[in-house]
Amino acid sequence: MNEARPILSVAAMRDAEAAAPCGLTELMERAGRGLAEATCRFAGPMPALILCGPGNNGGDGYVAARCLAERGIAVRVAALGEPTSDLARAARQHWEGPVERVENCSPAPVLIDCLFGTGLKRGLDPSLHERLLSLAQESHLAVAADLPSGVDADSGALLSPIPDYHLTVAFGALKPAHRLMPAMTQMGRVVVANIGIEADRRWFEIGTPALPAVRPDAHKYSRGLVHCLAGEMPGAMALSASAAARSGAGYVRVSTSRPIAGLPRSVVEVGDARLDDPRIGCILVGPGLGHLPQLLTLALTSNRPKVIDAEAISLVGDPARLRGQDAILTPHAGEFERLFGTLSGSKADQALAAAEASGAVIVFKGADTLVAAPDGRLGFAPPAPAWLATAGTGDVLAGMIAALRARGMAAFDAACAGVWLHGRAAEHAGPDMIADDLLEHL
Ligand SMILES: NC(=O)C1=CN([C@@H]2O[C@H](COP(=O)(O)OP(=O)(O)OC[C@H]3O[C@@H](n4cnc5c(N)ncnc54)[C@H](O)[C@@H]3O)[C@@H](O)[C@H]2O)[C@@H](O)CC1
Ligand SMILES: Nc1ncnc2c1ncn2[C@@H]1O[C@H](COP(=O)(O)OP(=O)(O)O)[C@@H](O)[C@H]1O
Ligand SMILES: [K+]
Repeated sequence: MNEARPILSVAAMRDAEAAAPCGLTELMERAGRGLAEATCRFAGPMPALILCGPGNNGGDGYVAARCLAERGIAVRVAALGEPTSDLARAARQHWEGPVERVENCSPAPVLIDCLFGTGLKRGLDPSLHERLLSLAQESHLAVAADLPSGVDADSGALLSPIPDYHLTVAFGALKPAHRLMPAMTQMGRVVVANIGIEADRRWFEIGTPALPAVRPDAHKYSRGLVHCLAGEMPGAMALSASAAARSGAGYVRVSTSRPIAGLPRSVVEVGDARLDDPRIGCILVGPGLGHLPQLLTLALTSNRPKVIDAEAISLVGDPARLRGQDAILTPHAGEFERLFGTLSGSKADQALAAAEASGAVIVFKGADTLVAAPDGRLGFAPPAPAWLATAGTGDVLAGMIAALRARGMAAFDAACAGVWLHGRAAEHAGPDMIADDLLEHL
């Protein structure tokens, strides 16, 4: 299993930097060196122009300039003015080359943006962001130091327009914006330069999951029984149940009032729904539910773990109804808002608030899927292909998570693993996939 990469908010990053035993000057030295190293590996020996802002992001730029020059690379520096922080002033003093003005410097094949990082307070002035866009357009490769200048590090919002970068070098740890829309799509390849800080790991990028092994003495019930409650449009549940079966559940059962086309023969259809069966590892309700709120009510009478998806989410009504339910919810933005209302803050803040209000694990889907636990853990999905935006892929995800939960994974871990596997399955399935095709790649 790959170690999950920590993700730090601006405040958490400041704390981690302040606690670093090596001190802030050495952190900046490591950040600048890491930026130079990553740029060299990516761009080779092409001439570079470094844009330095007034704060410590600019300081990193002066350090990187020195490191690139030591490597024999033709590097120029252009600044907005004199540095305003002590750390950046010191870094500036160690740069022995000339410093041009950002307003009138000429472009270079490699543009390195060290204007602003986590300290950005508002959008760049129009003349400055236009200058940044045009210098990037005239370069072959654009590299962002820590973050593209214009991005709010905590929310991923664009406070002013940014160019498309080819490489973003995050210092010490990823920040939320590296994995949140809309900023994440304009950063190119994102690498983390290790600067030796100790990072809190409650927020992290979801990594390769460790799935429970099939025990030699396994039987179908011990491998996990998923019980699905089919609704008015059973095709959706056919996708979910198939996904559950292909995600390692030992037994998948669907209660339905009429036969369902397209189910694997190994999935069992039953008429009645006995949800007090202690062998049930996870109940799944929601896909294709239609207007059958009684099925949600039925699911909520059971003490078994459950995945609540699609229409069933909107039918919950009051998040507090989910307390003590051992539930995983998988809303997209519309379903999220119908249940939780309009919450303030970033998508990360909203996901955590929803988990706290409901006591459930929340899989807040989208191009930037998040998995939030009531205890404050937050998993950010690595980027998944946009061709997942097609009908039925959410049904597949719900079935996958239900199977992993039934296999004995804890709710939060099952949700993170399902999200990760779903994204990789889509990569394998390719751009012309439909939701049904994902099943062949689970
Ligand atoms: N604090 C540390 O120990 C370290 C910080 N590092 C770097 O420092 C960065 C954060 O540095 P800072 O906190 O100094 O912040 P920044 O360098 O991101 O920018 C802050 C400065 O820009 C000004 N500013 C903000 N938004 C502006 C706007 N739209 N237009 C004009 N001026 C604006 C602020 O008033 C402040 O002077 C990180 O992203 C990272 O690159 C790294 O060197 C690692 C160590
Ligand atoms: N642009 C995108 N990039 C990556 N993943 C996406 C994108 N759009 C949607 N997805 C993913 O596709 C799935 C869609 O689920 P959902 O909205 O419930 O659709 P449906 O109800 O049709 O199954 C979710 O897992 C979501 O995270
Ligand atoms: K930057």
